[in-house]
Amino acid sequence: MGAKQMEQEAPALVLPYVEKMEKKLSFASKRFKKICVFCGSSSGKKGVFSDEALNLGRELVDRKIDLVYGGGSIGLMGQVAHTVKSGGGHVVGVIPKALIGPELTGSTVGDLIAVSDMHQRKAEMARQSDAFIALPGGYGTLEELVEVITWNQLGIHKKPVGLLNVDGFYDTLLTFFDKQMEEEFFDNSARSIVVSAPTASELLDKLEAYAATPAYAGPKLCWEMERPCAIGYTTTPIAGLGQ
Ligand SMILES: C/C(=C\CNc1ncnc2c1ncn2[C@@H]1O[C@H](COP(=O)(O)O)[C@@H](O)[C@H]1O)CO
Repeated sequence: MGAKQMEQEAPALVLPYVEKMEKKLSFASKRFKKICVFCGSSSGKKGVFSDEALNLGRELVDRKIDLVYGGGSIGLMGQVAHTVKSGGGHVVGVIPKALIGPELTGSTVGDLIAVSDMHQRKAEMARQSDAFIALPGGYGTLEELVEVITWNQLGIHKKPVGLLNVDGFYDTLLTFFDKQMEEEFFDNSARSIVVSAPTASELLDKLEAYAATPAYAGPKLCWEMERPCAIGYTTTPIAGLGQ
């Protein structure tokens, strides 16, 4: 290519790259500073689960959203956390002291908060976050997911809950939620606490656009997540465990 031709064609070559960079730069979330991600301590059978865990990590970094998670280094948990950390994002892990051995092999990922039990873990993760996302996982993931949905239903928080429905993993659960509503165990406003999408990018867009459910009219409930770390929490990094 001659100098003259290069001069004419270079803008056309560079423009798509510049547009892509501008899109990324303008991505920073206006709504969320920190999102809590629940996910498996295993990676699951299909590679797509890991692929989407990595995509979620990258999306969080692009949108400048910090990750709050269960503090482990194994399974999808570890994959999301490592992706955010290596992409330059901020990671906060919340782990019961008893699980440091089983769920945290090797060095910690980001800041680590050690708590006494599972309940404190969930309360602290919820208190620290502006929204929740569940990736595929096992019983632990399901338990954490349903707990934050019920906390929203009870008016303990007003933070949206997103299901990352990778490869239809959560189809049956979503159908079950619809069945519960059809059978009038809860109404449409309770059903709409949960949003879902097949990819991290679509899910984050939906969460950004989420309109809060109508104000909860029941008794005012209080939970540990509403207070700064209560007595019994260790909020400092654990001695002997580096970043
Ligand atoms: C004991 C209490 C609640 C019951 N169980 C759990 N609550 C919260 N988190 C849990 C529970 N059981 C396991 N976990 C954690 O979920 C993560 C993912 O687990 P999965 O089974 O691989 O999906 C993992 O970090 C588990 O430690 C008191 O409220």
